[in-house]
Amino acid sequence: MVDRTKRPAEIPISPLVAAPVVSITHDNTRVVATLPRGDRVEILLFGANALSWKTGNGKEQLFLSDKAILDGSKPVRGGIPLVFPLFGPAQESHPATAKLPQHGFARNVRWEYLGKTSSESFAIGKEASDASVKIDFGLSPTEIDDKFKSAWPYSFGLTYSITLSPDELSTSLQVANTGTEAFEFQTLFHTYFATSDIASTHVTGLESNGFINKVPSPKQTAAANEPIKFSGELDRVYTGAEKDIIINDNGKPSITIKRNELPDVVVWNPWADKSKGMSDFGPEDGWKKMVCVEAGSVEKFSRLEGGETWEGQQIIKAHL
Ligand SMILES: O=P(O)(O)OC[C@H]1O[C@@H](O)[C@H](O)[C@@H](O)[C@@H]1O
Repeated sequence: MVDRTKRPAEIPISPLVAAPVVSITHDNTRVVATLPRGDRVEILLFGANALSWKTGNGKEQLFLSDKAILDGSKPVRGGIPLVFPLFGPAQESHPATAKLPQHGFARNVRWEYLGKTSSESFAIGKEASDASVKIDFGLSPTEIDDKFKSAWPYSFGLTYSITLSPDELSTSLQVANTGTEAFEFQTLFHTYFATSDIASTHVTGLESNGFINKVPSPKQTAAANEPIKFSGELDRVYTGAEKDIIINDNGKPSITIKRNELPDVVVWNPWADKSKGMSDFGPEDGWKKMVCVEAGSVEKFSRLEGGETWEGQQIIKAHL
């Protein structure tokens, strides 16, 4: 008799293992993407503000104030706020943006989640750990309040793409002038990086660049020819920066920032007194645990003719 309880030896039994996949969850307020190896990014629709980016080892790479307001009543203190179409306070010398709030309106409005446009690549021979995902958000005049519309009455379309890859996050903003009238804009990724101690943090890559030193009042300053170290409030706009920027934490590179079409870099730490004056900044000594290194195009206004598009991108690599 044939024993039907036994399988022929030549047919291997493969265990049923679910293939790891990229997971995307979203609700009315947030989108969360997770890679098979654990990298994770969480984005609030208000401001399309990334709140958290964890690398595969579980380490949080962004700083988010524990008093940040996340209900849409004010911009988020931390993560990656988006600055558009104005950097800093409005200036009478630039009438087209003179009625906008500090850093523009993009961080003050709810963006539309457009979905994931590319996903994990389980190509034959590729490990699941190579998977990456790109998620897109959109903003057009229909999404912004009347007060912003009348302050900046142009036809535009913004597409903000966040790509999460192993130990890497890319953010890219595409600005389209969908009308016929030209407009001018500034933009910046106002990234708050987590660092273990600001006193032993230094930033390299900007040594040979001149900068506008905003503290105590804006002053054009010559290149310092040395890495940036922190021993008090620091608020500088470096212009025409060509090299990659490296944040060093305790003497070791922790983050590298590469940029496309973003010639300026703002470096900011509010230190004790200024952060104490910010009602949404916490914990009280949180300024020791953060450094803002903000890739943007802010020294001048960029002009976009009707029908034209512009795109700027930063690629942030975490060193583990
Ligand atoms: O408090 P806000 O509007 O988010 O701005 C924070 C900081 O943003 C930085 O980019 C500016 O250089 C600083 O001057 C400013 O204080």
